[in-house]
Amino acid sequence: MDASSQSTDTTGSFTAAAWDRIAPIMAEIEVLPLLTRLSDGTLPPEVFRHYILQDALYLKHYARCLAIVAAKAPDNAQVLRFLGSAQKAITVEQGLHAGFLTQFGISSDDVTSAEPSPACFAYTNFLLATAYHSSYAVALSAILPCFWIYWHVGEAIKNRPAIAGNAFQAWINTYGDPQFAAGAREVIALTDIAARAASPVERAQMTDVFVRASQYEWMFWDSAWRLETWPV
Ligand SMILES: Cc1ncc(C[n+]2csc(CCO)c2C)c(N)n1
Repeated sequence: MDASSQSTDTTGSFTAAAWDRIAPIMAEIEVLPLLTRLSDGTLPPEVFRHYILQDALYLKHYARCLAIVAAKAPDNAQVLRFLGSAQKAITVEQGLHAGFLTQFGISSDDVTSAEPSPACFAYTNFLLATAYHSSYAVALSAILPCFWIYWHVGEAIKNRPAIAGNAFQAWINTYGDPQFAAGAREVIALTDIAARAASPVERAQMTDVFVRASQYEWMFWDSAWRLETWPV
């Protein structure tokens, strides 16, 4: 995808530099077989089943990260913004999941009893630890790739010709939705505001956690493609 479909108003900003830093990771994400096969509707159902089940676990923790970020926010508007996101992570995203869980024969007991994969476990624990132990700015930077990368991927897939009867169309519609893009843009803008107030040391930490979270986004899809379980 070309740069013009990303937020074009961030030139010279913290987030523009951070996005540049993850260019090699984004290049790898764009060729992930899970995403190309989801896009053309040929993804094996057992792979999507693994992904969506792990994602249900991810969302449970991610919503809590958003609530922690909300608690650390510097003003009421931002507290409300992230509490709203936490609520959406539970209602909207889980609504999407509920449809898929039924479609792919996964019961709520399956979700309750599921063990997180190594990638899911590592990513959610990294996010929770960062949200709890870091400043607002650093915590915000860690949760940003979740929004931004899904926006980017949703946009890229949406721009390919739609495949009739694609079983994964609801996923594509969710992340290709202009409202989702607007939400992601807002978090990007808030991260830039936080970065301007941050010290150089804190800004370096912001970059580190942004890159780490982006690596985990790649690992999350890759691990689902490999139907990853614990090796021992
Ligand atoms: C591994 C993984 N990373 C990102 C998302 C996308 N996502 C999950 S919650 C949320 C914010 C509120 O909707 C967003 C953008 C996902 N589903 N799974």
